[in-house]
Amino acid sequence: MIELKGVTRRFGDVVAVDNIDLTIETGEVCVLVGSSGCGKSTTLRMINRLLPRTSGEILVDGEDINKADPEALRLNMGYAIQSTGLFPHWTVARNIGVVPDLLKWPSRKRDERVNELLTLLGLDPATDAHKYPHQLSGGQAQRVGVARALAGDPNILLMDEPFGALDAITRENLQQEMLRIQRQLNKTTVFVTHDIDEALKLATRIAVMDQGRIIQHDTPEAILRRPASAFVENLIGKGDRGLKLLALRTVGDLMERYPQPRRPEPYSNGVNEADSLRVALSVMVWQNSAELPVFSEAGEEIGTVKREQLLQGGA
Ligand SMILES: Nc1ncnc2c1ncn2[C@@H]1O[C@H](COP(=O)(O)OP(=O)(O)OP(=O)(O)O)[C@@H](O)[C@H]1O
Repeated sequence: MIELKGVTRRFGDVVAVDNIDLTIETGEVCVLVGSSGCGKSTTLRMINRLLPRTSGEILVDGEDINKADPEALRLNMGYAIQSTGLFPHWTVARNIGVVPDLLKWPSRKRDERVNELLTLLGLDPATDAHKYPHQLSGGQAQRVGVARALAGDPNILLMDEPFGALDAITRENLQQEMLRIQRQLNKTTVFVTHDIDEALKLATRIAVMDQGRIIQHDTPEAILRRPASAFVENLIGKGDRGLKLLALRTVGDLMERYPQPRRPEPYSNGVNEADSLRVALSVMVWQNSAELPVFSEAGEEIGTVKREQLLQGGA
């Protein structure tokens, strides 16, 4: 658990972070969101002591971080940033292995870990491990940055716009991977973004910041349903609030299931159980259909989802 109590950070006359209180429970993904300059990165960098706070308290599992050895503290906190910060003259494997090396893991354990992470992040241990950063695409470099943050198996992940510089499709893929990794590894994560859709997708709870303050800290659903101020309402975009709510739920939540799975008709177009209700609505509009077959991950037809249900109960 991470607790910030009355934390302030000033740079000269600028109050970058203004007396914030924030509790992030173990295993939670807390996303800090807000416009440029509102204090998100400063907040994150105070948690791993890259920046000292001006006043207040930051506790990790009840211990004040100022009492911990800063190196030991950072080894337990994976840190991924937008520019990746990879060492240009080191191979991908060596870049990922940097924290295991600092932790003095035996080389075999380190190498196994590097291979495991490359696979987890959709990279190929056989071909990618020996490349240098300049031989990677932007998306691959970001993946390596995330792999490096995970390498020492830290309890805490701090991620500062780690997908910021990517095209929409790569970004979407990495978000999906992040959700999958989070389900598998259950790290306590603080994630910074200025993209509200990314925040809604990844967060268990979102902290909306404005001018150094936290103006709302709540679940994605509560932020959409009950924005605390006009600022939050603007941030979420009032007009497509309904679609954003649909994006939070899956087809599996609303579908009608058959008693037995069926073999799908050839060429039948439907949605997957894990797709969002927003995707289902989009497919219905596109195909002008009132009902869609739903498929399991294994490709069996397991039920249907109806437009009427979606309009009445989806959001
Ligand atoms: N090293 C510094 N020296 C002086 N002012 C700083 C420094 N770092 C940040 N600031 C100021 O503190 C405020 C908060 O900056 P911060 O980087 O935390 O914002 P942010 O929300 O992460 O913004 P962005 O999304 O643009 O990265 C800004 O006004 C910024 O100019």
